[in-house]
Amino acid sequence: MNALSLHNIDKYYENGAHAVKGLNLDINRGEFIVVVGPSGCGKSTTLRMIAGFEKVTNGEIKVNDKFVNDLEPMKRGMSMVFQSYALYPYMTVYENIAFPLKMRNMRKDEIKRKVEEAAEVVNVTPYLKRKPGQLSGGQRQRVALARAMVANTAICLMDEPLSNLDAALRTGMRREIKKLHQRLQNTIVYVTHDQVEAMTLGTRIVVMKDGMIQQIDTPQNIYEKPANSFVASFIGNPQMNICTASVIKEGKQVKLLFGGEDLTLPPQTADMLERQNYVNKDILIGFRATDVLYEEGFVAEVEHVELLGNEQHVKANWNGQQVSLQAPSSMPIDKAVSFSINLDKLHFFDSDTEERIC
Ligand SMILES: Nc1ncnc2c1ncn2[C@@H]1O[C@H](COP(=O)(O)OP(=O)(O)OP(=O)(O)O)[C@@H](O)[C@H]1O
Repeated sequence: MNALSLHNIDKYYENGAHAVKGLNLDINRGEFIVVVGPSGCGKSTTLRMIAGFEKVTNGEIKVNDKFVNDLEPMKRGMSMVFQSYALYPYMTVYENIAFPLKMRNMRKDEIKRKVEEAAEVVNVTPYLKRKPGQLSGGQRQRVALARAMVANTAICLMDEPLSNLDAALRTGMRREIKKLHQRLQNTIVYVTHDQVEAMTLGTRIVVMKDGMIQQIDTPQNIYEKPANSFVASFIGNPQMNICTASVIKEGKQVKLLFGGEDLTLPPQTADMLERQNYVNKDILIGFRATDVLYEEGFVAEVEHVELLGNEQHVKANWNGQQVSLQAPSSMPIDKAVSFSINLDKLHFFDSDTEERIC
């Protein structure tokens, strides 16, 4: 039985915007699902439909196999953390966190214990007597997290809950959310545009673009086997380099014509490309900035270097295509950089459909 399932979901807003298109997603109990994608791809709309704040135009939402499309938000047994906090302004921080427990008529001493414990985890203990208006954005966001935490619902929905925190706090809170999930084993659906959050938090990641799911998979598979060139370039920092190349055959050997050179491919890859009729065709190849070797090979003109402590990110122009390379900061980088690509780490995509070949 799925904790939550979405089948053939479509959402049209009144202005005609088709925000979510034919979305299918089955979530098991205890999963931490991160929905990630660029601005406007339909992440928040999806979450709001699950919560019941937004009506579904077509399709079915089920919780534990029960149809909930027509159930009001309060009756869906979910808690939600919004980017905009949604705290009650006239209540103190303590009362805000305690609210879901009060609604369940929990004993006062039990409420106190749970509120104090949650406040400690998210670091808002000194502010329990204040009103939300007397807190910074980051503090309010942490209160909202504490409230969702104590509610301890079977399903918790989070919409960019860390967006107002500074980098250090965000890392700390990420760790807390993960620990909390491991302890409570509840089902979380978490929306973000931040691929680092997606990679570090999700047991599975859902990548969306233009209202459609591009891939649902574990963080590792999304990174290592992106389903198409969009996922490949969206996940990972620096972005994966995507370039055009041609597949050719010389004698019995299938090769890649690329950057003015022909490269011999690993036998399995060569077989796969030939079997799928890519010989004499253009394809897209992808390689990560980390999958290059700095040795005699291609030569690219350096455009920009960003030093990040122990590594440096290099943007370079290579035959008119911009490529990102990552190198140890100890490596001297001047006007040009010579590199070769680790051919075992190449990704291949169809140049028309942009779908993964291998
Ligand atoms: N109330 C609304 N009325 C009309 N169109 C809307 C409404 N809310 C969102 N949209 C449109 O629906 C699409 C999806 O929006 P949504 O907020 O779900 O995206 P998102 O991925 O969450 O973006 P962001 O990361 O910027 O929050 C966008 O094109 C947006 O302009």
